[in-house]
Amino acid sequence: MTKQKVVVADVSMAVVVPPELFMAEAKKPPLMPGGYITISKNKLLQNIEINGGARINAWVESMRASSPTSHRKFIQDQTTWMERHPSALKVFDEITNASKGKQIVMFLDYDGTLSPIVDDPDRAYMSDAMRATVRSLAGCFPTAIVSGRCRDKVYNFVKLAELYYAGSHGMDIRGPSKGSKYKKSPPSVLCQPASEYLPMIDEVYGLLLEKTKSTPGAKVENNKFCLSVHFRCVDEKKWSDLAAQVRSVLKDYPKLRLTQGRKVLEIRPTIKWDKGKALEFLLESLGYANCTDVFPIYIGDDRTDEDAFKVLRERGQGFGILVSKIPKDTSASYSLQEPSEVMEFLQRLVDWKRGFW
Ligand SMILES: O=P(O)(O)OC[C@H]1O[C@H](O[C@H]2O[C@H](CO)[C@@H](O)[C@H](O)[C@H]2O)[C@H](O)[C@@H](O)[C@@H]1O
Repeated sequence: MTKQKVVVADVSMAVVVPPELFMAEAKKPPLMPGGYITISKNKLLQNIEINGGARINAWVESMRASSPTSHRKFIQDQTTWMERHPSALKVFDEITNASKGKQIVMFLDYDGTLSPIVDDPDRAYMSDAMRATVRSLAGCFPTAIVSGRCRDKVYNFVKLAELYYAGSHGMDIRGPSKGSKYKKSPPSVLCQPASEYLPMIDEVYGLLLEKTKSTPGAKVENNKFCLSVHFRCVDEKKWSDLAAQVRSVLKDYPKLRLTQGRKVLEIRPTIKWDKGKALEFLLESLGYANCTDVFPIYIGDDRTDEDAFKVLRERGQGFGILVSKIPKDTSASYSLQEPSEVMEFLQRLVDWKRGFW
């Protein structure tokens, strides 16, 4: 069988992928000199997601076939990418100038954005310094946390009552529980578009716990309206077993879909709701639905954040900032490398608003 060479642009790896993995793509990527296709890991994974039954095994196979790409090629990719997605710290004045006369509204992802990625999802703490910065930020601008985690869990990490929280990838939204300048009324659940799925999610959670217990390191997390199956601590040789276990459960639940985040398989309702819809809902709740003088800023590190970046591009309002050290396919305009840079950026916004910058 003919194999095509594919450079996975965001993980500094070259992988040989069976051409059938790309069958679902309307437009195949152009062939580069040397017979390579440069494709981002995101696109590769999206494609695998779209393709039929063997998709997860195919993905595992493609990862196994990986080998390091040249350092020089990686540096070139990195430089080009940084030109297209400059550091939000370097273009800070440009950003604040664009927001003049408009109401900034802040949207922050949690894992990988406010807290560093760690092996144990239950120990993904944010630092006290980050918490203090987010608290100051919320004193300056309406601020929301938008996370794949269940709302209660992310609240327990952030512990700031003056924020909006959108948990379960935006499927569970609640306003501030403490009077903020932007919301004085008592806390209320604003939106739970997937509530009818709760019994199904609980059922699948039980089945996944049972099915995956034979895979050492696998962890199933109940995020209320969605589920996460973590494979960060699973031996790579066992990834295909785990993928098969998850698929064997999901085949009986066509109303649930599978997506992928950072070393995590995410299971969620097929409803048309995502972090982008949550962003729009929150803007509406804050009274900015049809305003031209609003400037939303969304900061996130994961594929699910792309839905929100896209909404901002489509609205032509504000912008997205991707947190990443490596080039990725993204609709975000700017980049930051890691949570410590996110904190610096947020603190600068606070200082600017207070007139110190
Ligand atoms: O939308 P987010 O707030 O970014 O949530 C996405 C997932 O984040 C968590 O998993 C990720 O972070 C863990 C802790 O650093 C890490 O161990 C894991 O590998 C990452 O995928 C969370 O545990 C998941 O439930 C969320 O779906």
